[in-house]
Amino acid sequence: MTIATPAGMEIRAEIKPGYDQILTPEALALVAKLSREFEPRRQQLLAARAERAQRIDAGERPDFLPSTAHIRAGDWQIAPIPQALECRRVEITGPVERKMVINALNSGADSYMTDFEDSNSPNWDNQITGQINLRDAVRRTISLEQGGKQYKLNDKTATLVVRPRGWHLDEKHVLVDGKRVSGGIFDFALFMYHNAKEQLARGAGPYFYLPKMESHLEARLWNDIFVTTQEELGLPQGTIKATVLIETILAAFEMDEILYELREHSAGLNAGRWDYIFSCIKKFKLDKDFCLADRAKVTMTSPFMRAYALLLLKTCHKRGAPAIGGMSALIPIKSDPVKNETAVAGVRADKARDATDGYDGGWVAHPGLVDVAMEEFRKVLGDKPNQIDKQRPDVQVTPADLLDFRPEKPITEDGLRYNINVGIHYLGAWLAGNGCVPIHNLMEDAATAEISRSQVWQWIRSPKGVLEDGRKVTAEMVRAMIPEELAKVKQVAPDGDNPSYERAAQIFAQMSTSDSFAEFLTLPLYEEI
Ligand SMILES: CC(=O)SCCNC(=O)CCNC(=O)[C@H](O)C(C)(C)COP(=O)(O)OP(=O)(O)OC[C@H]1O[C@@H](n2cnc3c(N)ncnc32)[C@H](O)[C@@H]1OP(=O)(O)O
Ligand SMILES: O=CC(=O)O
Ligand SMILES: [Mg+2]
Repeated sequence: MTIATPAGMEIRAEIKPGYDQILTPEALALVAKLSREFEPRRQQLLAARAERAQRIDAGERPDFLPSTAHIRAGDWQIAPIPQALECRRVEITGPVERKMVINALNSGADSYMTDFEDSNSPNWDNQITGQINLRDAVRRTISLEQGGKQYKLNDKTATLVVRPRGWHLDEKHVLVDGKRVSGGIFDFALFMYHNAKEQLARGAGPYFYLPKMESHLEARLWNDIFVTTQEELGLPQGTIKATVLIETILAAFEMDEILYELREHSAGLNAGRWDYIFSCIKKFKLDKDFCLADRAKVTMTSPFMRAYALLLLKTCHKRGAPAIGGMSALIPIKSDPVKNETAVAGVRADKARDATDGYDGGWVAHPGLVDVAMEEFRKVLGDKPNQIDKQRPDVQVTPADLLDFRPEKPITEDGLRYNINVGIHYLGAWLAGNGCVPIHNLMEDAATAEISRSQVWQWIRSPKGVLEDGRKVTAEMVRAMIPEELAKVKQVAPDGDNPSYERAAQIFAQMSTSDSFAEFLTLPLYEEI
């Protein structure tokens, strides 16, 4: 099938039946307009990221910005939150797959973040069928028959929030004036064109989660895109609302500024813990003093994570903004009631800590965890939709607190093998089209897998990358473990005979042992799908 594209736009992918209803001339015209207007700024901001990374590699340490001290000191609040976003005690998340979209909307959660990012493998079909699924979900016509079950929406469903791809990702199948468009702009523009008015007519609105930003200037870019899109679609300014994930160490130093940039469009901040840990490893990978312990030992109560979580909460509530907690990677374990109880207790403790600290809600990975999380927030909030009125003047967080990277020990052979195993398993699933996978009874997505592969790279290079039995982690040690872990992965993965796992092992070996550090694992992987 062929479709008409705006002048200067080229689509290098198959247009399957139904795709033409998403890739309409008007929707593509919005993609082209936003690309032409904003792509140069995206490229400048990505270049600025690379320059900053070089300075950090050379020893510079982040601090609160002197140039924006007036914003931090100023007395301002974000615009009022729409009613549909007032109560977000439990937010379920998941990829834009049809069955999961229906299950998540029906899960009993207050809101549902549907994901083109960490939990999605961004192949062409996933991106476009995802848009089809969301169009049908917004209009409540979505249904499915699968495995002898009928899926359709309940009368009451969660509020829909969409996470487009981050600034680093392109949509390689769509070119404007010969250049790839931004994945984030592509996802955002198609969703807005097809759904914003319909959502408003149904009492909600176009709501987004914005991932992986590193500075308030990146938030300003999103804000300017919102303003232009609202003009183009004839929507009142301030209609779009966006929650920013604070999931990079550099953004943690600019939380006030990010809220300020988006103040007419803000729906608060979220503590995206997994990418945050990854970002810390990535930014300080060359620092001889930086070296985190086994992945399992780095938790929300680790000193640097605790400082970040409390600063986020305090900053949001001071500005009248919701503070939303992140996700425990624990998921229900159907095969083992005892282990299941431990996993559920872990989620319960995670939500209890967030609710008690003052968070207004938190994420869950699975419908089976909605009630548990809801109960913990209800215990603290009662019937209140949120606790934005809870101020935390007692919280004082310094740059040194945010950079207090402990624990450093233990680093174990089990922890090293775990990282290699998860890395290969996740990469293999991603190449095969699945961006979120249960591995060793935990939710694994692009953010958790980034921690695994970057720890291996860093342990090889850091003088502190020493196993507790005294052996230094080396490239040779990792290379020897890779085939052993690949064999284990192939045994347990449901599609273990898929050649994508062999390829994943090759990519993992290359990425973890090469001198250069890949900025995101999804960048080289994307060229393979
Ligand atoms: C770092 C971050 O960015 S966190 C945000 C990104 N991560 C996520 O969103 C996690 C999303 N979660 C998931 O993808 C899944 O829960 C997994 C992969 C972790 C586990 O999946 P599975 O092992 O297949 O779960 P399980 O078999 O228990 O599923 C049971 C049912 O729940 C459904 N389900 C599970 N998770 C979800 C979800 N997040 N949303 C909607 N439905 C879900 C399944 O589709 C299945 O439905 P069915 O009974 O109708 O067939
Ligand atoms: O996107 C969430 C995260 O933890 O990363
Ligand atoms: Mg993330």
